[in-house]
Amino acid sequence: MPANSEPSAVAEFSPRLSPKLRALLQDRERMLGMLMSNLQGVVYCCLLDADWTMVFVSEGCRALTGYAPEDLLFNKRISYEELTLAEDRRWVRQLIETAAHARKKFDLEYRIIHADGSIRWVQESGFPLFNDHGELVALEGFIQDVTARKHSEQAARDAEARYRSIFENAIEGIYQTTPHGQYLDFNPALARIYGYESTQDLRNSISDIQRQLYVDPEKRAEYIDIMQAHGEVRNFEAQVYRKNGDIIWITENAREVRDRDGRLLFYEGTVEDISERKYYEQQIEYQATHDMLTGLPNRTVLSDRLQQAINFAARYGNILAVAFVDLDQFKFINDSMGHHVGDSLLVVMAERLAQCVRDSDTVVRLGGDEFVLLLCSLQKIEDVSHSMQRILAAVAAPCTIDGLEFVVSCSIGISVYPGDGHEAATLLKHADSAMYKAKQLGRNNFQFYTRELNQVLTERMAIEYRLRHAIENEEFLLYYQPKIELASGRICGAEALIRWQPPDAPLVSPLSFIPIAEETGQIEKIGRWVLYQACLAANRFQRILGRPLPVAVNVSPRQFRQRDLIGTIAETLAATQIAAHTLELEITESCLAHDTPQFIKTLHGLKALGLTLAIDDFGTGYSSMAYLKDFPVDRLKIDKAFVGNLEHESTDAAILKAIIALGHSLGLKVVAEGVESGQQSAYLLQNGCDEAQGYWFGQPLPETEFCELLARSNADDGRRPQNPDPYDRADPDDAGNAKANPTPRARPG
Ligand SMILES: Nc1nc2c(ncn2[C@@H]2O[C@H](COP(=O)(O)O[C@H]3[C@@H](O)[C@H](n4cnc5c(=O)[nH]c(N)nc54)O[C@@H]3COP(=O)(O)O)[C@@H](O)[C@H]2O)c(=O)[nH]1
Repeated sequence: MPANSEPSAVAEFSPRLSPKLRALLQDRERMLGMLMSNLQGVVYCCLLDADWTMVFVSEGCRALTGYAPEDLLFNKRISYEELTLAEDRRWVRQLIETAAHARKKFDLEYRIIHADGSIRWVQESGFPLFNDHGELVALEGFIQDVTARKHSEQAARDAEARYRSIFENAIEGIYQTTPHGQYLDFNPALARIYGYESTQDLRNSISDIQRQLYVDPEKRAEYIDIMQAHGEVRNFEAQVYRKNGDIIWITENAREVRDRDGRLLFYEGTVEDISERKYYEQQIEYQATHDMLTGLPNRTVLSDRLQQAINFAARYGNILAVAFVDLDQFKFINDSMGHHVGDSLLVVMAERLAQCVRDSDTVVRLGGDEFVLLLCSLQKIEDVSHSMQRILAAVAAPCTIDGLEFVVSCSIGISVYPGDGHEAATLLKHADSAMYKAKQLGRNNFQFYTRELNQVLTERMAIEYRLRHAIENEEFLLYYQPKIELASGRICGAEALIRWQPPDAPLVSPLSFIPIAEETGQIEKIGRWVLYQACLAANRFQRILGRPLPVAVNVSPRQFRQRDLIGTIAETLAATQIAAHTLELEITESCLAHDTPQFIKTLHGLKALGLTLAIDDFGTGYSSMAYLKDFPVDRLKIDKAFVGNLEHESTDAAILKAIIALGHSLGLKVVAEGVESGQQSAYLLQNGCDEAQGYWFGQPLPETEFCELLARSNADDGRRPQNPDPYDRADPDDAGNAKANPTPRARPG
């Protein structure tokens, strides 16, 4: 029963009621009282006065306010006005009174102060009560505690505010779209990423993401496919247009959002601008796949591109040409003019090569002065030749660097798919072989790969491999060929000539391995060995003859460029204890043509040591007369090509005469090489040639045999033993002269 229960109406009117009805009503009254006292809230009746004076309060008051119903009845302990939170009182009153006077129900939520001091949210619904005269007399209603609901609502609002703040202030773009590509919602960051002034600007501008946003509209279809398959997209990278038309890279992470029944509502996701990362990735990728100097694709991409080209040619039945291009004499320019000139030259050549081919072709810089061209979609082999002629001409056109004009040529080797191979590595190897042949054939030309060439190169590679251990295995020998003083017929020197005796194989001529040793750099080691052995031999020759016998050693161009050449020679002379003038160095004309400051310095350094310097093979090289004047050389060795044809070619005879005269006029001794007949010998003697060398006087011999020759000649007063003359014919240059005496008896030296 309510604590404020008054005498019940049933009791009041019971005398007038039948006992049955009275009992029924009393039962109802009891039930109502029990219901009210168990209600989660307060049923009340109050006056419309300043205190909201309660005239009836149900038992629920205790739980709601912490006060007993009788505490509130007639404001005995506290009024309801006082219970109401001060901040809410005014508007609560205003709202209730307005409703009451308007004879309307009211429904409102506000706060009260619980007896324990805590603030509780209540919800009150009520209506006004009027007397028989229609005068407003009281209010009746129900008040319940909604604090928990209010708190969860507040929590939800707080959470919403927090999420909204994150949404609004996120750096990443956040969006919701329909599956058909319309925006439902998005944050300011998204507008910012896409370059719009505001979210409204973006909303007004983009109505179809697929068409207006993605650079490649297929990307949206791809996005939808992934979404449909997995319910989400992860790290989806695409290029999109910004408002101003710029293209940026974005990455998206998104998912489907469905309702409880599984119906798709929208997609929601995030967008990040990854343009900067992409830029750096592209930079790294570019650097890994391109040559930084020329901007051409580099070796890393070659095999991929070549494989693609092979696949393409195979599918369409085309010809594919792989061209290996190597600039001629680049190293010389690079070394002599400096690397900046070399670099500029490479850039120019790279541009020229790229201009000579079609867009579908590829030009790769392998490194150094080597390039590879992949010429695709060719119909016939003549097309390759035409392209190569174009390239030769383009490369050979003069180019100006730092105000200096350079003309370089190139050597090109070509292999063709499918004839020369089906695999990338084979085609490259064969093109490289062909390029090597082009170099050997005098540069500035192109050569197609052939099977025979392959054979030659296989042998070359075998030599190269075996050469590496030839010194350690003591497989080299030195032969010595006598030099004769023509006037006296005496042996006046020897030329040391290397031979290679591999185990279980015939003797190998230096012509077969010296060029390889030169190219691979092994010549430096071999050259040191020759020098040392020749000096040791010179020592032995001196002991046999009782006087020094000059020994000539060939120095190849690469050896000559060795930085420590002078030091090596000085050490060798000291170690073998021979006088410097006993050693003669034979330098080829082509070597002299490299008249760099370093080269001239080396020549003077060698001369300062006291060595004799000879120009070998004179007449076959660049034949610049300038170096004869300026370089500190002592001898000219006329190439055997001029001597061998003496009897048949009157021009050769004339050239011989001229060279002898030229050498003498410059104060040089003149030596003729390759003298094979008495006639030649006689002609040379008649024309004042100082010395001669050749089979007529003696073949190159192993050291022991040469020592025997020396011993015999010593016994024979210094003259070499006589040879029969198999070519004893008239001098072609001087028909009036009878047979020349091939071996004039000379006085001992
Ligand atoms: N860098 C080095 N080069 C060397 C060395 N040893 C030799 N060589 C060079 O190899 C080339 C071939 O030499 P080789 O087969 O020894 O031929 C020499 C003579 O045998 C040959 N010769 C001598 N007389 C005659 C002759 O009457 N007729 C004829 N047809 N050939 C003859 O000439 C070669 C000597 O030439 P050159 O050196 O120009 O005087 C050759 O280029 C050698 O230089 C080495 O140790 N290092």
